[in-house]
Amino acid sequence: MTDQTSDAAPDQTLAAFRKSIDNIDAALIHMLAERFRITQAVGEYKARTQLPPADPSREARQIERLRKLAVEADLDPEFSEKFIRFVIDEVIRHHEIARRG
Ligand SMILES: C=C(O[C@@H]1C=C(C(=O)O)C=C[C@H]1O)C(=O)O
Repeated sequence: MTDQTSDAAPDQTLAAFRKSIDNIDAALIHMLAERFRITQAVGEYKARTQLPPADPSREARQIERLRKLAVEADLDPEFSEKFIRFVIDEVIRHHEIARRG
């Protein structure tokens, strides 16, 4: 059998890497929660003041800025753009719901 997950001795090196990955994943979740807390307030403000849910020019500036930061950080700028696009699209969906009341 080639099952390496059940009977094999615990791999301490892999476990240490994974502990760090788990900490990073937890930080990402906390940061995203904080971001969505703020964007919820933005959505309520926009609904109150009749501003549109999306602001494409702001989004374009954010994407450009994050692409540059990604290159500096050795992260794939395409990935960075896809990631922030995914997040922003979810925010806009929330803002549209807030507008409908
Ligand atoms: C949060 C805003 O609303 C939308 C969501 C954005 C975001 O998640 O960063 C950016 C622009 C808007 O399309 C905003 O206008 O600042």
